[in-house]
Amino acid sequence: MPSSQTVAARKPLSADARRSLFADVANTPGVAKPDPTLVVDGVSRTFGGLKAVDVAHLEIQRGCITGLIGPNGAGKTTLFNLLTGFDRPDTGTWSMDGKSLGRMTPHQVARHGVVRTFQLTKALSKLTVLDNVRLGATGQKGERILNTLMPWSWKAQEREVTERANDLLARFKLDAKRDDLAGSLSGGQRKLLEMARALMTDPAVVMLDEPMAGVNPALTQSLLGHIKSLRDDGMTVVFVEHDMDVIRDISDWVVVMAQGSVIAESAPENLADNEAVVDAYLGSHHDQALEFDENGNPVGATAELAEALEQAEAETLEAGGDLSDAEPEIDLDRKTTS
Ligand SMILES: Nc1ncnc2c1ncn2[C@@H]1O[C@H](COP(=O)(O)OP(=O)(O)OP(=O)(O)O)[C@@H](O)[C@H]1O
Repeated sequence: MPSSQTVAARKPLSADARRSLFADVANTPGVAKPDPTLVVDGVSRTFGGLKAVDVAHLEIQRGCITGLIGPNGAGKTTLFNLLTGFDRPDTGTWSMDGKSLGRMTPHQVARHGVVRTFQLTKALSKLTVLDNVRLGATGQKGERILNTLMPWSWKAQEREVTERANDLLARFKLDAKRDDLAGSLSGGQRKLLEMARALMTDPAVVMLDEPMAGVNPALTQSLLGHIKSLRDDGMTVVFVEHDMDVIRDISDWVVVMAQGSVIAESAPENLADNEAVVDAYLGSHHDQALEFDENGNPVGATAELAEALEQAEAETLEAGGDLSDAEPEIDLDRKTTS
């Protein structure tokens, strides 16, 4: 069940310790970290003619929250799929604490301590909430033929799995719903359910793909608290998120992807100063200096540009278009597509 990395073996880092870890890390794509747990080298994945992922080198710092951002189609989900065994790369290697994870199934990757959640939650709606969480346990003895000959061992394992699932449901405040069908949960509760299921293997690294998407604002703060609590337990968290306020609130370090590659890395408070990041988000639609306030939010003409881009993208999507095709045409005066 639990991976080889147990909770006891993990050492939570204080906010000061995390800050000082990154104090001397340069804002360079692929930069080395003081104590990396995941290390990615030369990982690429092509769909047809499109290079969805092309990551030369990436290190993820242990015990910290790394935010992974980038425009739609940047390759974030594909990278998650590759690193967790849900997809196979064309090239590349990656490892956790020196142990190669390439060519492993998702189940094997989870046993080595790396789990992920999905952008669209994968709850099985016709199973109870408790059973959905129980399904997160890997390598149950009951799965093995030999153990059908030793039902006592299997039953003890069953009890252990149920106990852990109940503990996790309590942690995520879903215990009152344990016997309800997962299909009856709200979007936000399903996200919590997925996190609970992912934690069944007691992972060292948790990769969350847009954990806030589709979550109502009332649950957002509690979800953020839960993600921070993973770090407080000494886990390493990598999460994809589009909301910059969320990124700034909880990330210790931010990795920016565009067109499959890592184009920038930085502490969250320095993101707005990074030209590569601004370019990736606003494309070539700026012929004036971009302006941001002290919190990194766009102001004045820059805010209008960002709003116009968002609107143009929404219209492209509404019309059935693909945002990876081309940059939308923006008429800044009308703030709409032309
Ligand atoms: N199975 C697939 N077949 C073909 N193309 C794919 C497939 N999966 C992803 N792609 C393409 O690869 C590129 C990267 O997609 P990916 O979903 O990884 O981006 P993303 O950064 O996660 O985007 P988003 O923020 O919109 O979720 C996109 O152009 C996408 O259309």
